[in-house]
Amino acid sequence: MQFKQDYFEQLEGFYSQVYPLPISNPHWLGWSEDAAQLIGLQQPNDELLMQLSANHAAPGASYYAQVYSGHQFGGYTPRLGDGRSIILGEAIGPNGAWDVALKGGGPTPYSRQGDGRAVMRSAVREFLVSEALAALNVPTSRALAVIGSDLPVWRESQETAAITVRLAKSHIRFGHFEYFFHSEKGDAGKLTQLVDFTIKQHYPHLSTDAAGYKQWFYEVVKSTAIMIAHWQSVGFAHGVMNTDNMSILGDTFDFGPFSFLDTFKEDFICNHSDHEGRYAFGQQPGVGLWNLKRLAQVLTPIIESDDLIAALNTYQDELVKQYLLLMRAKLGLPQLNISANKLSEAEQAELNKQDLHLVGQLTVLLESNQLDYSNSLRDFGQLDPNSSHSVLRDSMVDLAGFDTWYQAYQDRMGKVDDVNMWQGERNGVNPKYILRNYLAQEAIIDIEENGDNSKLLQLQQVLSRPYDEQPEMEDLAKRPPDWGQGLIMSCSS
Ligand SMILES: Nc1ncnc2c1ncn2[C@@H]1O[C@H](COP(=O)(O)OP(=O)(O)OP(=O)(O)O)[C@@H](O)[C@H]1O
Ligand SMILES: [Mg+2]
Repeated sequence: MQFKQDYFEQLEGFYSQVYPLPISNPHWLGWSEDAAQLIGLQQPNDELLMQLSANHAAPGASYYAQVYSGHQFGGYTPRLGDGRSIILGEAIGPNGAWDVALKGGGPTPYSRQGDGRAVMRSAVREFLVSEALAALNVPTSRALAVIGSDLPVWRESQETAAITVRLAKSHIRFGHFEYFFHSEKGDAGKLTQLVDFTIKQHYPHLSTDAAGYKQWFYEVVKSTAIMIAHWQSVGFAHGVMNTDNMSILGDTFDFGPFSFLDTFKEDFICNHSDHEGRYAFGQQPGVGLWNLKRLAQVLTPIIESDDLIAALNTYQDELVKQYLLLMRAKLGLPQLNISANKLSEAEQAELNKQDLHLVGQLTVLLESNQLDYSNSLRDFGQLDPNSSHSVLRDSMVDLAGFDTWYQAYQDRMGKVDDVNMWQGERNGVNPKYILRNYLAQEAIIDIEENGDNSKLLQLQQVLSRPYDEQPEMEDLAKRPPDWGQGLIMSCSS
């Protein structure tokens, strides 16, 4: 790994330098070749294992933990910071640099009561889902590797520690800006320094002046909206959308009790401790905006309130636009191509409304018929939209409801010329394989009980090609068995 140290060198006072503590008997549990390529690595090797398990120093690394705060479940915590994630620096890759962090690398000045560690089950889940989301084209932080150990850690019972090696284009969160707004008591110097750094590193097309700041916030709103549209389209519930878990770049970040939907349920709550359903699946778009508002509030020293509000007002349209783009592709509905169709703005708005309704009615049907979200969408790859008989109908209980929906769908579709091609396109956007909680759980149990990571490796392989038919892996595309239905993960990690 070849590092540069921009954050470390340019943002003194925005972190604490801290060395990770080794984990004993380190071993690779998982390694992502795709992620490795991002930073110019190929195969894992023993020396790298020693470095990433903190047993050897990594040449060129400057180990540090960043300081930030954040709104957690609606309440403001004035100081959080990396309590268990230690950053080595920005590793230079063929297409840009990626922060390399050891999540679970040991205590830091921000650990509060925590031990600075991550348990194997949570490290494995983060590893698997980072790479699975990337394969689904969802903007996300990545995971280079997950490293197991025999270091005991205590949660509800004794478990073993592991480290996820996280790659992120940036670790800057909404919470960073909140921290430097509140802690500096009206002095905008550090806040401005952080915004300038963010813009220079990640928005090089923007200037670091009033016009640039304003444009930057529009882009933050947009990338957040796009990220959440992706979540809704693939049925991903994040579970802990606190502002300290919102990346400033709109990448999915911090994987705890997350879950993909099995059976579609708008109100699905994946987080054990989220008693009120604040972060329920269907709440995510609204929470994204709420979080952006917290960010806007602390940017008032450098961006006019009217501009911040105007940018926030674009959020819903951006989200709907992206969601419709993704869902039209999934259902095979024609995209609106303004120049080709010569649609007026009013006609476009009307079509958007109708299509959103069509998608909404489908999810209502999936929910009332208790159908699996991903598998139902995958069925579109076998649908002949020209035929009055639909394969989707076979799994419905409410046939009348479905027939009404299908009629509206066919009316909107018109005639499809090349059904084979149309079906192929559907299979290219509706995954056959997703990281279902029960699958991750089976892989974890095999490691826990037998020290065997082969299920993890198999799952990782399958999920790296989520749209491909992989006939020998058919079982991994099935709905969960009874024990794995609606599995809710413990919050301890
Ligand atoms: N075991 C732990 N030891 C020390 N600090 C912890 C531990 N677990 C969580 N924290 C800290 O508590 C806060 C909230 O935790 P949260 O679960 O959102 O983040 P995380 O999963 O630890 O890390 P990240 O957000 O970097 O992915 C963060 O400041 C985090 O560093
Ligand atoms: Mg976090």
